[in-house]
Amino acid sequence: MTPTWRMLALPPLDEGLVRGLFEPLGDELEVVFPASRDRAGLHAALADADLVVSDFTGELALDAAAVAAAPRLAFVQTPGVGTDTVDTGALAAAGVPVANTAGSNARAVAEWAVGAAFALCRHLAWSDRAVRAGGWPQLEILARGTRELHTQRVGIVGYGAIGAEAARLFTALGAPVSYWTRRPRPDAVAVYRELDDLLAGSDLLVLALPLTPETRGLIGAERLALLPQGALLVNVARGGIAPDADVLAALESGRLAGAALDVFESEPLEPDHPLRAHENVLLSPHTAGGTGQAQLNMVAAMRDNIAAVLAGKPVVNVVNGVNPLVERH
Ligand SMILES: NC(=O)C1=CN([C@@H]2O[C@H](COP(=O)(O)OP(=O)(O)OC[C@H]3O[C@@H](n4cnc5c(N)ncnc54)[C@H](OP(=O)(O)O)[C@@H]3O)[C@@H](O)[C@H]2O)C=CC1
Ligand SMILES: O=C(O)C(=O)CO
Repeated sequence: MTPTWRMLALPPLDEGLVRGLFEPLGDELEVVFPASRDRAGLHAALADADLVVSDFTGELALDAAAVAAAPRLAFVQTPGVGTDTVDTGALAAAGVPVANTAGSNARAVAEWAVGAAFALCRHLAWSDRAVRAGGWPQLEILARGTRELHTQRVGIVGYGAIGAEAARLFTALGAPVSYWTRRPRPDAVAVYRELDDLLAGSDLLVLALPLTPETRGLIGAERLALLPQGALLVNVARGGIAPDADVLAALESGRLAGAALDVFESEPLEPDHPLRAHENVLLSPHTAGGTGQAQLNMVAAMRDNIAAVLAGKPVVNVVNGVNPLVERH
């Protein structure tokens, strides 16, 4: 009899859709879902799961306790690039490879960053709100200071798939672009600078890093204070890298003239969160990577990896250093 791989799907998506994506991969794949979206439901579902597609929301995060509750777990596939809702270290210790969908949404996120930068330069979100409210603030917009994007010194923090794509787009628009990342790239289209130096010379700062213990709070109050007065911030990475309270304080002090935020320390953003009320902020609900094309790329990457498991072939894009040939536990 063909052995069955039980694949636990944790994203809060329509079950019919998820079955339709994965079940055609083979009769030996059984797609299952947690009975309830809480820790008890997660642990119960993990007891006999061989494969997991993790949750992008963090609601059913695979923390160390969840990993301990999963004795058969052999492979974790994330439905995106960030792996911050998965304890990759605990999974590595348990010999479980974790793969992401590297690069699947880089173009989508980079385009969002450029669009948000244009919007900040011209106060588009503020002006839309003002006109809808019955105003006609022609002169006020000019008084607030408008900018052409090519005049802005762009600094990109993190030069992976998103950072590199954003650098190419900003460069094509004529903006001078610099970047910082742990290992400078010989093929970069932008100029490498040390982090504090980059901040001091950036009119428009774009965050494109993963959230890890080292990057949590990396762009906090002290580093935001290095930016030129009236700088702009675009965060498409993760909220914890630039803590919400520090971003708010920098907006209040005028160090930041505006911020475009797709990600927050806690998601969904609380209904009464002060960021929602700040007039110089452009907000979106963690959808920078959410284009149809990016979703197609992501689904293809996930399906290819699950198909590889079924075929006894190595998976790709393993992020935690474990052997990519998935073995039954
Ligand atoms: N808002 C959204 O919808 C989306 C957000 N994201 C977020 O953006 C992040 C980046 O995505 P992507 O560019 O595709 O990822 P990549 O893995 O391609 O790039 C990550 C970059 O961050 C750098 N980096 C990694 N760890 C550290 C560290 N500890 N300190 C400094 N630099 C570090 C890497 O540099 P080096 O190689 O030098 O270490 C690399 O340049 C994701 O992890 C995710 O959190 C991603 C997709 C969609
Ligand atoms: O791919 C990611 O990490 C995302 O944040 C997309 O939701």
